[in-house]
Amino acid sequence: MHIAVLAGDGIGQEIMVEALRVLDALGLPDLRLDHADVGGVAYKNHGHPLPPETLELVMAADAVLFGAVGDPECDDLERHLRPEQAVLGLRKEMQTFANLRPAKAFAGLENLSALKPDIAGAINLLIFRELTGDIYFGEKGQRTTDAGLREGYDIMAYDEEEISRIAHIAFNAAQGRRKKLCSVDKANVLQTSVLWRAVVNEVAADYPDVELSHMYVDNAAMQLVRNPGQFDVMLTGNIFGDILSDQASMCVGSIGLLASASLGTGTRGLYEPIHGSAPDIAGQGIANPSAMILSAAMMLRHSFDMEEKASQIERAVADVLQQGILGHDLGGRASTCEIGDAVVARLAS
Ligand SMILES: NC(=O)C1=CN([C@@H]2O[C@H](COP(=O)(O)OP(=O)(O)OC[C@H]3O[C@@H](n4cnc5c(N)ncnc54)[C@H](O)[C@@H]3O)[C@@H](O)[C@H]2O)C=CC1
Ligand SMILES: CC(C)CC(=O)C(=O)O
Ligand SMILES: [Mg+2]
Repeated sequence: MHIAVLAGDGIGQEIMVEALRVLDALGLPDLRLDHADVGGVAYKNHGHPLPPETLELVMAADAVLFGAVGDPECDDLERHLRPEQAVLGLRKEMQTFANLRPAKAFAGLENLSALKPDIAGAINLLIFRELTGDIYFGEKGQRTTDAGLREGYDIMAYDEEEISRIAHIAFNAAQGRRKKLCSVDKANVLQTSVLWRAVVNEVAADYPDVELSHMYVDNAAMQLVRNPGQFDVMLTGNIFGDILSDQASMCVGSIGLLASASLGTGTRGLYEPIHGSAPDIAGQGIANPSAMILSAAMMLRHSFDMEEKASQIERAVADVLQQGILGHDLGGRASTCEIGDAVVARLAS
């Protein structure tokens, strides 16, 4: 098991320590961890947010554990040198076009949600976010209009292959769940979405047992708060999935709880929490490491076929929450390290 460990910036460093302690506690055989710089720290040490040596390590590894990138000190750099370009570059280089972001209520902890407990308790959804296309990767820039005004532009585009390959993966997943798939778009306004909807309908023909619905993204944002229990699999593009998954995290309880797996065609994957580097709390030892720890669990499941070990970690995290060991994001006082300690202790018991 060769894992590239890219902790990155801000709380990425702090939460990665805890995820690695959890992996260590499992006593995995043949575990090889190789660390490398990424993001702002890589820019400062090597002059680039995704240095060639980091990329080389990633491409040689079986899986990548990724913390977060983003550093306010780098916000004014040219776009290609910004820390965020590292995670976009990694996703593109690894061709991890399918980003799985599960959001599930923790039993007995419905009161942690920003929603009313009975609404929050029904959450059990899986967002499939397309990850290597859309407006994040289209042509972009700034120019001057004929009227002499500064203008920024970002092209949103999807081709049919990009849509169908993630749709197949999402329909497949729906077959193993409650057999409901809601595709989220903005087909009342965007041509990209008109094609998205048409291709999803075509792919649906191969999965007659899955109930397909379509929803505009603005309605989906509202429905996630009104009645998140209606969703099983949500399939959407890069920018909509980015936004809706942050929202889903607060429906569960905190952005510090939601993990993700980014997959391509093989078993190699990129595993990261859905949140960023949280510069507002970095260095204070109060970040919730659960999302990072749960991302490591997703890595064991998807890249190494270790379902039992993955479930063990997930149960340990749920138990620790149920014990009332809560981080500051959930109104508690447990530090990053104390949460890691508790998960490790739970695994040992
Ligand atoms: N995949 C990545 O590496 C991502 C990077 N970013 C970058 O991260 C930086 C900060 O971005 P923001 O918009 O502030 O988003 P963010 O997700 O880093 O933080 C948003 C809010 O949630 C809190 N938060 C996030 N994770 C937490 C955790 N584990 N425990 C407790 N509280 C947590 C933060 O303290 C902050 O108040 C920016 O540079 C941004 O570009 C943002 C999202 C994803
Ligand atoms: C750099 C951003 C696109 C990362 C992000 O917000 C995400 O993947 O959730
Ligand atoms: Mg995001």
